[in-house]
Amino acid sequence: MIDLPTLLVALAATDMVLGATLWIGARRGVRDGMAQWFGALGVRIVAVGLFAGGGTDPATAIVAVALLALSMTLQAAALLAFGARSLPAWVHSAVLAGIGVPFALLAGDPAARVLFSGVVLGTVMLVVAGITLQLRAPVSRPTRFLMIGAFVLGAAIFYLRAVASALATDPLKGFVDPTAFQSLTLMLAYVVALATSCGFLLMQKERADAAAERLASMDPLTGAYNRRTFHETAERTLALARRANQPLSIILVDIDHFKRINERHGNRIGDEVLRILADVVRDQLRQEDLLVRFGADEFCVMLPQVPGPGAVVVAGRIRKAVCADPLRVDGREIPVTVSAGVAARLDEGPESIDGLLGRAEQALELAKNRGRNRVVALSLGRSVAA
Ligand SMILES: Nc1nc2c(ncn2[C@@H]2O[C@H](COP(=O)(O)OP(=O)(O)OP(=O)(O)O)[C@@H](O)[C@H]2O)c(=O)[nH]1
Repeated sequence: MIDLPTLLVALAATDMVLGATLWIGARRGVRDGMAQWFGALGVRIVAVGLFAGGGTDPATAIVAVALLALSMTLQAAALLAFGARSLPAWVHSAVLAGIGVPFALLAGDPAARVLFSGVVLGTVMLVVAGITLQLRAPVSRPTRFLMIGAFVLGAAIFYLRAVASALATDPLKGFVDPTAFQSLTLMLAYVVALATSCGFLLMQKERADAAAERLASMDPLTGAYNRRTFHETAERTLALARRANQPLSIILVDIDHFKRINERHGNRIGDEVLRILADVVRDQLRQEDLLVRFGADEFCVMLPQVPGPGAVVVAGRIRKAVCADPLRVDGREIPVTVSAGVAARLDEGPESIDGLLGRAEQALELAKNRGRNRVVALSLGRSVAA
């Protein structure tokens, strides 16, 4: 049989390892609830140490149970912080007082004490499970289920142990001389502690992976997708359009005389012009359209299910939105115009994305040669909806 003190020591050691892992993993800064989870592990190590060292002494047990409750509210705060929300500080004090005071009043009645603390700690765990369920943050389903499952199991263990201890003739005997049931629930409690912390680490890893993926697929200056992402998705989108006999268009948008803007105002202002321009273009697009920074001052817009004439209308809207007012950067007014080249998928024969792009580039070149600040469309083909 595994006795409580042995398991508590193992739990404290595991929490220390998990805390160290979290600390090492947070090299780029303690954020997204890491500090609160770290605090929860620290508080639980103290609580567990008190339980293991203090045995069944009521005064030690009061402090240990209160700290255990605090570690759970800190876990709740960590999960909320991960979802960019916060737990009011008074909740920690309220839970501490709500468990500590009645527990002290029941000091002389071990059975009532064990029953009370088990029910309260189990309920706090259920609330933490509810918070995990409601978490408004991108967490994969397996990770979310791992966390919720672990918290619910933890709550069930507290309830079961509370009832079993209350029904036992000597509720504190299990501390040193556990039955098979008690050993099993203790082992499961250990698994719960491990699973919740591993789940939290997984949540952090998933968020870091998503950020890395975003960085690899986007242009950091404008937030538009980069060329790599375009090539990854464009062939697939074109193939889908071909198979479904759907239109697909491309617009290349290039700032006119951007070099002069850089020369006159400096590269920092030039960067800001690029950033604002990307926003102006984005405002003219639908959710399903893809905005890509193609080169220095060149953007590519891919419009699925939009025929050539529709793309010409969108390009015209972009051109007018850009030149409608000068861009305001650092108190300066910078007049900006763009030229655009439009090409649409041809209905007849297979065409690669490079072919489509080539025609958009020719159209853009024509727009530049004809005096800039204009839209040119080349061989829009027999578009389905045109
Ligand atoms: N500020 C800034 N400038 C950049 C960046 N990348 C490239 N450039 C500059 O952007 C300018 C692009 O100019 P060009 O492509 O030669 O053409 P243009 O001056 O816009 O002239 P037209 O396209 O013919 O109207 C070059 O001077 C590049 O050095 C960037 O990230 N930020």
